[in-house]
Amino acid sequence: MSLQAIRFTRSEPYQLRILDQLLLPYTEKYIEINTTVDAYNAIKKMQVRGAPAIAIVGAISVIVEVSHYLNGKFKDQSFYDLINIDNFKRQLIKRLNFLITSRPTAVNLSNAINELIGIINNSSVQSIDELFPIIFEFGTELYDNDFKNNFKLGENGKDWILNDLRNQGFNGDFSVLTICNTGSLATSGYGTALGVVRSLWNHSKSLIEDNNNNDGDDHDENQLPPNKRAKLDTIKFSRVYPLETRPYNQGARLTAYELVYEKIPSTLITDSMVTYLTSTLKNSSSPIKVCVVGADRIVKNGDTANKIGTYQLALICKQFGIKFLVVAPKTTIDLQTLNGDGIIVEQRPSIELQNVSGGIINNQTNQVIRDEETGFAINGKVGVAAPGIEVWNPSFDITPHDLIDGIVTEDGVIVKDSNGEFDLESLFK
Ligand SMILES: CSC[C@H]1O[C@H](OP(=O)(O)O)[C@H](O)[C@@H]1O
Repeated sequence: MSLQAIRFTRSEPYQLRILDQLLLPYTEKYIEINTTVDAYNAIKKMQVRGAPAIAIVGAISVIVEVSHYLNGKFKDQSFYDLINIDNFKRQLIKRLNFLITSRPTAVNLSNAINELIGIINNSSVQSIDELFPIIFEFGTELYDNDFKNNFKLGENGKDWILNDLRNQGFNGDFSVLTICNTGSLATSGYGTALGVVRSLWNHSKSLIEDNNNNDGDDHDENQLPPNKRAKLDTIKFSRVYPLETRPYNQGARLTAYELVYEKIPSTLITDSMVTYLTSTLKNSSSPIKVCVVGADRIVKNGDTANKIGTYQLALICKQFGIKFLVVAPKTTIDLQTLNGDGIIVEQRPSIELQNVSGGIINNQTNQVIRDEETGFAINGKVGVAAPGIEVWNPSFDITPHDLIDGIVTEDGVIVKDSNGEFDLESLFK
């Protein structure tokens, strides 16, 4: 199993490969990205998806395209003028503006590519050879910063959740809800909201270890020094419930794949089970106490675009007094857009709701059927909607900021002020 959505060879000959997520969880197949048009197509089809991941693939596809071009790798070299640097910049920027249109809602891609366009426009280089290192540094820095920030996101979210539960006077095990895929398959690694789950699980494992080590002691917790008593903290994450996330099933296909890989206790549910599960677990030994979700665009007042189904998840959390956290790097924040009304929500093709894709199952064994030579799963599609029915298929919805308890970033967790407002500008001062 591989959890590396993006593989980039950083020395000549540069190679960008992405894990084709449309084939997961049954087949791990990497496909090469050699141009910005390859990147556009892979992002549009959602072979690679997840707001941070598509920005990284977009930025690195520019490195590979320009490098291949300089080395004469393309049969048709007509799309660039190798002689005149101004012409070259103009042609490159035209291709970058096309790349941005692949998925309009996730701001990470447009933030990254527009920043790169600004750098190209403002550079005073007089040759493509001088421009290439600038493009290379931008793409690799975006990739490396994302990974570094994701671990901070995970730890910041974990600490906030444990402190909040402690302040509520909660004790014991708790469970977590999450939607879509926000893990290693949506980023450079570790993840955003699923990164918080990873950090919570690592914390739980350390508690279990400590408690096992202490089990031999005959101790009265109150006799223990405070630092030792903290070790016996009884607030412990015990299970995550990922939603399958119709219609593209990023939860069932991708998040479940990551959770099984990392052996994190998890139970897959359908999107329609959230309310009944939450009420059923309310007085259980591990009630649901927090929901962590990713983001595709967080605008100035904190309204957040995320996978379709997030808004109703936030409403359910409000109803049950469950904390609702948006987890995202600062590259997902759009201060230019004032509120959710200004967000363009991507409409996906109807067939993505009318059909379900996956590995063909052998009815006798209930196992996926595999090609004997390649071992790859035989994939297929089944229709699940009545022919002729009209379809509405928005890829995202907008959760109003008043339903959001906190926005977890690499620089800390932002909560609302006494007026119920988020001050996201403070993150950039
Ligand atoms: C850290 S991924 C952020 C965000 O992107 C996903 O959308 P998609 O699978 O359509 O690319 C989902 O909304 C995640 O929460």
